[in-house]
Amino acid sequence: MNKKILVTGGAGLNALVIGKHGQVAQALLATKPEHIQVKAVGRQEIDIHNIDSIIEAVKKHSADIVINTAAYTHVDNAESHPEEAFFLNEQAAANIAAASKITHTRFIHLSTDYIFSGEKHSPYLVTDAAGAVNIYGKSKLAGEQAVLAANPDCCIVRTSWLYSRFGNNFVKTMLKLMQSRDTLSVINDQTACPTSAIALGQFIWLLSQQKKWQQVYHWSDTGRATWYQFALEIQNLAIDLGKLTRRIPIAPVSSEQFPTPAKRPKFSLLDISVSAQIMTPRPWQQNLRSLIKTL
Ligand SMILES: NC(=O)C1=CN([C@@H]2O[C@H](COP(=O)(O)OP(=O)(O)OC[C@H]3O[C@@H](n4cnc5c(N)ncnc54)[C@H](OP(=O)(O)O)[C@@H]3O)[C@@H](O)[C@H]2O)C=CC1
Ligand SMILES: Cc1cn([C@H]2C[C@H](O)[C@@H](COP(=O)(O)OP(=O)(O)O[C@H]3O[C@@H](C)C(=O)[C@@H](O)[C@H]3O)O2)c(=O)[nH]c1=O
Repeated sequence: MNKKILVTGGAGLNALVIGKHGQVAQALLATKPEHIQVKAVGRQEIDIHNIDSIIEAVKKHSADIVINTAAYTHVDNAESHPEEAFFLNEQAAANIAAASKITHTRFIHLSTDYIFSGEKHSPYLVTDAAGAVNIYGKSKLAGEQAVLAANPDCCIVRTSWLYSRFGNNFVKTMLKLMQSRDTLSVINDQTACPTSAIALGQFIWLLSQQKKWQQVYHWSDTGRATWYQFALEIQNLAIDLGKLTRRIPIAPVSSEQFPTPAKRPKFSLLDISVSAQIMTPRPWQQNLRSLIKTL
């Protein structure tokens, strides 16, 4: 039996995080427990299109666990750059899974609520059928399938609508627009749960110390929102916390009234009941307040 699969308690655990400069990688670095050693690598240090390069990095850092956060995440641009999206989200992910299998290293791969079609009206279970409606979602779904085929012992964590002080995200976009515009229109017919990347980071570290994994987990904050409701709360909290000096009108609009290159699922709330046994999730409004306080 592979002794690394028995790693528990985190003592002496070496983690290799791929995708160093991204939002989730930065959140993982910010939430790293003291007893876990982490090496984060980006394009300069690793070529994820080359299995040997990944194996070399795993060996160099004596990694017990690899966490892949590298991805093509620009949802609208993916529509016009499908090859790049699939190259990164499917092929590179499969390479990392294959390298983890060869080196007997545990592997956590990040995925998204956008693998779902959005036709359901209740939270998506990990066992629900997928059916992405845009190229990003299709490439991430292909990535999940390729990763599981290459290493069935790995673990996929799907999450949704991430926000944090790191990278680009909806909260940062809205705060900028709220400072520079006199009005905003925001889509009110797409629903999911905004999720703190910091809370996700904490969840992933706890998951990394679990003896046994399911193949797929869902993680988000608790509650639900449309992008419009999310934007309203961002503005309310930012005014309340002294980060914005004026309130601008925000109009709720339909997806048809705010056309984007990529179609997005109308409903992609994730059922997080299994993950909630590993870590207690918090309401998204609470986590959002904590973030906005620090900006
Ligand atoms: N952001 C969100 O709202 C959500 C994200 N997810 C998933 O979470 C994961 C992490 O997302 P997030 O951190 O937000 O994404 P980001 O776009 O912030 O980060 C992705 C990272 O991937 C890196 N990367 C791209 N190509 C390569 C490459 N060839 N080699 C090494 N690194 C590369 C990028 O590097 P560089 O900075 O150099 O371009 C970037 O740092 C992804 O799997 C995403 O699908 C899931 C749900 C929601
Ligand atoms: C800027 C803006 C956006 N929108 C809408 C467009 C879109 O439907 C929605 C969110 O737009 P964004 O481009 O910020 O977010 P988007 O790229 O769709 O976010 C997604 O990213 C990927 C990586 C994921 O995996 C998903 O979980 C999700 O977080 O808000 C408005 O309605 N008004 C606006 O002024």
